[in-house]
Amino acid sequence: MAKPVSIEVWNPSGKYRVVSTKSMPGTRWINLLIAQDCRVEICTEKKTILSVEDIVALIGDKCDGVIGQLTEDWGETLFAALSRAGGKAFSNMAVGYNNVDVNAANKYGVAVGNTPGVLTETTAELAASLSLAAARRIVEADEFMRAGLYDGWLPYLFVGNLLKGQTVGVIGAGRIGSAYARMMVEGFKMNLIYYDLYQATRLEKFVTAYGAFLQANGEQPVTWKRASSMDEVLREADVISLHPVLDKTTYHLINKERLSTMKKEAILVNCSRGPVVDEVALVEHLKQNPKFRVGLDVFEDEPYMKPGLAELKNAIVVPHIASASKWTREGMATLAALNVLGKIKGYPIWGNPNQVEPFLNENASPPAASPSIVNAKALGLPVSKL
Ligand SMILES: NC(=O)C1=CN([C@@H]2O[C@H](COP(=O)(O)OP(=O)(O)OC[C@H]3O[C@@H](n4cnc5c(N)ncnc54)[C@H](O)[C@@H]3O)[C@@H](O)[C@H]2O)C=CC1
Ligand SMILES: O=C(O)C(=O)CO
Repeated sequence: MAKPVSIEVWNPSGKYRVVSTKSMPGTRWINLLIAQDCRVEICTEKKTILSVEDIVALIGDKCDGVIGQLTEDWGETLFAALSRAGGKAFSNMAVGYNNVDVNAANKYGVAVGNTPGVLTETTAELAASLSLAAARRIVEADEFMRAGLYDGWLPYLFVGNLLKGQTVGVIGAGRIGSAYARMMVEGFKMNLIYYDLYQATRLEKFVTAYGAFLQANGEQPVTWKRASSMDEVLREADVISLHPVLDKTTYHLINKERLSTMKKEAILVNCSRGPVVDEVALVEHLKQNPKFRVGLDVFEDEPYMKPGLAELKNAIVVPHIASASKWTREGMATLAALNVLGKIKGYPIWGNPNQVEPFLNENASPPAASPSIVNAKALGLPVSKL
């Protein structure tokens, strides 16, 4: 028998029981659920990552839907427990759902939601911040200053890389990868090389138009290239940012061999998922190549770092905060709640998960739809015509 898990309850008399495994930013998501007759139970346990047993206890005997987190292991055990409790809806409060076994959800007929779009620019901004911080050695310089080591301007003090005119490489030019590419091209006049399974047509058009604008103003135009292999990006780019989904095709995409093909002074940024990079190989590469720099938001064994990484001056490490802006986190909570609510109410699925703005407008009721259900097709769920 699992020990009881502490909870906070909103609208105790609500007809539908919706559980959130964590407290989430904002109150709109709670109000939207209450307005549709939900009893909302929020787990208030102090520990950061809930175990499968904790979540089974939270689900209990009757549960209509759960909002969960990317740190949780949503597999056979949890979907079976949710199904036994009468639940048909789960949403990650995240766009990435590599922590969810979608086949297991399909087996139990549970809809799986995610939260695309609302974190695109926020995550791209953090990737751009890490790129700049690495290029200009901002963290090292900050530590130097605080240690009282600064005794006057010097020609060689913290010399880094100028981004203008260099090449930015993007691996995975989806929503976030494309937004990051635009920031680096437009903001710093970098040339673009990208690799994705699909052509990023809008991104290509943007860089072409911006290049023409620069040329018309007497400046060096920026250029773009769609690489035919990932290795081409690794060989040619000066700054490389990783933005693919994590699946078996992207696990350890960056390994010892590929690191060795990159420029000795390249910058590698990872705001996707930790296991996209072989972190042990990366630590070794950073040790051997002190001018190679990385900016990491995600780690292979979160919350841990591989031995040696924390001691390296050529690594900037932050704790998975790429989506951490207030607007984004409140939006993620809203989308996750509406995914669950939509399934409970029998609403159709929103037609375009890349355009979720109507769900985020605080001054209007959200559309009667689930914003993004990743297994809608597998479950044969109807799509909204709105
Ligand atoms: N660090 C953080 O806080 C955050 C991390 N993420 C991660 O970023 C990922 C991407 O998010 P979005 O851009 O919204 O998703 P998206 O689905 O729009 O983009 C992913 C892109 O990766 C490409 N891709 C898939 N397999 C590939 C492969 N083998 N090689 C090259 N490209 C491949 C896809 O074609 C797609 O264009 C999420 O799945 C999540 O894991 C997302 C938000 C915040
Ligand atoms: O949405 C995601 O995938 C995240 O990593 C949240 O930061």
